[in-house]
Amino acid sequence: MPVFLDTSDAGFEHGFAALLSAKREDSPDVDDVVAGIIAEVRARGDAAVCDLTERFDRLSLTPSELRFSPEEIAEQAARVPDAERVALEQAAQRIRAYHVRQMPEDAWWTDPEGAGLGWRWTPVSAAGLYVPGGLASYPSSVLMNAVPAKVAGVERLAICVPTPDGVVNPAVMLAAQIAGVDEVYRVGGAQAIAALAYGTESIAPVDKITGPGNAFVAAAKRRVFGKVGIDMIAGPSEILVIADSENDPDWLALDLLSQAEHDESAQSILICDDAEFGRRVVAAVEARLETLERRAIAGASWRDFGAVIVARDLEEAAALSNRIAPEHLELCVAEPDVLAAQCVHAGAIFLGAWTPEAIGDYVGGPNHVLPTARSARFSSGLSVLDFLKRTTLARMSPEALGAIGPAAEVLARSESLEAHGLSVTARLQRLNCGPKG
Ligand SMILES: NC(=O)c1ccc[n+]([C@@H]2O[C@H](COP(=O)([O-])OP(=O)(O)OC[C@H]3O[C@@H](n4cnc5c(N)ncnc54)[C@H](O)[C@@H]3O)[C@@H](O)[C@H]2O)c1
Ligand SMILES: N[C@H](CO)Cc1c[nH]c[nH+]1
Ligand SMILES: [Zn+2]
Repeated sequence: MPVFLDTSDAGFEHGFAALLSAKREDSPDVDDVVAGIIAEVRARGDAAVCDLTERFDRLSLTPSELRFSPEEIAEQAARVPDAERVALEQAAQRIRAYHVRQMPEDAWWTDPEGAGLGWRWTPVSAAGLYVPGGLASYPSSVLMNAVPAKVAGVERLAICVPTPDGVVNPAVMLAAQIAGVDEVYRVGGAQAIAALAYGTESIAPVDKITGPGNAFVAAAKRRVFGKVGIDMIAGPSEILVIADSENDPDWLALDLLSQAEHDESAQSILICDDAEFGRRVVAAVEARLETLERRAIAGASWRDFGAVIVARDLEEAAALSNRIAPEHLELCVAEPDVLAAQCVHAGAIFLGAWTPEAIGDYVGGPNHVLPTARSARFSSGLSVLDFLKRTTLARMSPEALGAIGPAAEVLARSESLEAHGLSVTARLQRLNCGPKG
């Protein structure tokens, strides 16, 4: 049974604090294992990647087999049934149309002192895109990673995707083809992240690693940050549904289970304003769990991390949601826009009972790679910006240097950085002595 909390109970704060601090990932055990894996890959390159793939994915490979050949990709992609191909193309088109709008503008202006100032956006040269493949397979995550990278103009896109027991999902290959990915490696987990960050004999290093994954992938991304850029921590999935009692409990049960079925470490929470309605949703979840194909995973997630919270009203529900900072927030209420304005810490918001979160996972347009484990307090879902860097630009005319240089000289002196000041002084002296250089 999930925890059932009521904000009017005396022990509520205690129970809510326990819910917020429940350890779903990031355990010292996982981090120790990941540190060892990264060290092995750094020391032994391809040989370590092959050994680890055999150990964790039960797949024996030689270094030359790590990368899918173009022929294998084409052969796999050709197996995808038409309906799936059409759906993937529609998804890609909608994701592209959404992300094109995120492309930021360069800027350039001349200020009153005559200084030319601005900035320019340029893409990273190579991106490593992690596509999970342990408990489920994610063609949709290929599109969510690769389409924004392409829109940003990244030159080289390399995917790492585990293929446990050597089983390949043809739709993953088709999605890679549709998105224009350059390289696909059958490597997963922390070893994939280490290979992308540090490089091996067969996997060239990248500049930025993006994409979701389980606790091992998330821990590895944390550890390689600095050597490469990362997007965020996108770990086990989460959903928070705020619902009034006008909803169909079965719809909400399915929405909660849609994220619980990703992983035993996933988390699904309902906040409602009526205890009796909350109990009806719990009953609906139990009924659906009996027939769901992935009931073992979804049931464990619901039992260990699921929660129902009864709030006094929707305003209180929004305040609790802000403290949770969920990856996905569904607002199944009469006026979702009004409530959304109060919900300021969430990766993605789904407005109204007709917007199941699953639409966002596949075809809505916004990205489904989103911050988890309360990191929506300070980070955002994957976007075109994750694949871009901003370089600032400045150009002084002699007049502009004359106007602002003296202040730089003063500040350099106050920091005792003599050469800094002299680099300005030398130019100002030339300026004061006649012909400009
Ligand atoms: N937040 C998001 O945006 C988002 C999007 C999609 C999926 N997800 C989440 O991504 C996760 C995908 O997880 P998954 O397991 O299906 O695939 P995965 O590819 O992330 O993990 C599989 C890999 O984990 C490694 N691994 C497994 N057990 C290990 C162990 N004991 N020691 C060392 N390494 C081990 C293996 O190398 C394996 O290849 C789920 O939690 C899902 O909820 C999140
Ligand atoms: N809900 C996941 C993000 O947490 C994304 C996904 C892909 N496929 C299905 N769901
Ligand atoms: Zn999902």
